[in-house]
Amino acid sequence: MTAEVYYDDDADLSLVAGKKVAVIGYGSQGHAHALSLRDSGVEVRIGLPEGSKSRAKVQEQGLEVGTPAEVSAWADLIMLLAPDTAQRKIYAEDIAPNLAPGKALFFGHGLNIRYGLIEPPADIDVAMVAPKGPGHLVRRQFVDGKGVPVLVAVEQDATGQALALALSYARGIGGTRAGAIKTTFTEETETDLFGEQAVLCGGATALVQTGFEVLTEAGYAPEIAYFECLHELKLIVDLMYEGGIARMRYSISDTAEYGDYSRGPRIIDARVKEEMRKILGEIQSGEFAREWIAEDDAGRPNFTKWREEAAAHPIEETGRKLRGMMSWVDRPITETA
Ligand SMILES: NC(=O)C1=CN([C@@H]2O[C@H](COP(=O)(O)OP(=O)(O)OC[C@H]3O[C@@H](n4cnc5c(N)ncnc54)[C@H](OP(=O)(O)O)[C@@H]3O)[C@@H](O)[C@H]2O)C=CC1
Ligand SMILES: CC[C@](O)(C(C)=O)C(=O)O
Ligand SMILES: [Mg+2]
Ligand SMILES: [Mg+2]
Repeated sequence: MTAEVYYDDDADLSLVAGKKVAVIGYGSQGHAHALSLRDSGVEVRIGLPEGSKSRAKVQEQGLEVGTPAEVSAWADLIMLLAPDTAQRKIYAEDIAPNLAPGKALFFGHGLNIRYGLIEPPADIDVAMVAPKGPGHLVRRQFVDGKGVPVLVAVEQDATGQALALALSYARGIGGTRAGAIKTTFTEETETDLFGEQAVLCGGATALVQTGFEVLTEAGYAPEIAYFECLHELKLIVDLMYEGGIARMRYSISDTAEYGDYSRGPRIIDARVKEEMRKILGEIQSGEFAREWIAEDDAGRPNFTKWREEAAAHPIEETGRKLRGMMSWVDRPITETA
């Protein structure tokens, strides 16, 4: 089924411009939403704990900051852009006591609503505006007069205006310039988790590291293995990004294309597909969310161990050395905030 897509002409900016908007969090997404909404004529305040390292930046950029509870009490629309694992506590302690009928609670990702970690009262609007790109790109595109596509979803429509308000907010951050795709909290959450686990983050890093290990364990130089298994991945993904898999295959040699067709399916085979289905099942049943929340509640022992182990993988040391030879590669993340 094709999704409904909305553009600037479908979105009335005056709806969000008529609201007081609190953005909780000033990280990747928070800074982009807040600055672009302000530039679109919306009254915005940022919610951050007293000790937050981002408070000074917010003030430098001319925005008002308060505690999450203070700005939630002030606002008509609260956009929760703190880390997903922190949202339950912020909601319970700072937002819930400051809700009133007709207010709106917005999210940039559906995890806490999809898995019932946050259960808002029925008399408020609950919606999502989730850019399909990192916050720094969202802001840069807005400043350039363009936009990053967004997903919009409505979980509760207490006022009858929830979708119109979500589209208005999406317009305020440039999303409807590119297109706002209508979805549900369930579809966004489940596909986002599946994509990052099976393909984009989990799948891709395991593929890269395993390829590097096979080559180096067979005696090939780590520098050569790094180029073949990690560095050149960007060239291939850029081609797919620009013109799909067919464009990538058009640009590579026939030798590579033949190896792609004849060997690729031996790597990503029926067993891998079955495992992907299992991973999707764990997401759909809530098993993954329960596991992740329990891990976070326990102080993240596995997460910390895996992060340390991954940082010590030989591919990282090889990469540091090689990126030092390529001045254009090791750039800091573009700061637009
Ligand atoms: N990153 C991305 O590209 C995307 C993210 N999203 C979603 O957007 C949301 C925000 O993610 P992201 O922008 O990556 O988050 P970041 O980790 O970049 O930023 C989180 C912000 O929240 C602040 N924060 C931490 N704890 C609290 C608290 N208790 N109360 C208030 N603020 C707090 C942090 O403060 P401090 O500055 O002091 O650290 C920081 O400013 C998530 O729901 C995520 O899933 C959706 C699409 C893409
Ligand atoms: C791919 C990772 C992501 O889902 C994203 C940037 O969209 C995330 O949660 O960070
Ligand atoms: Mg994502
Ligand atoms: Mg995600």
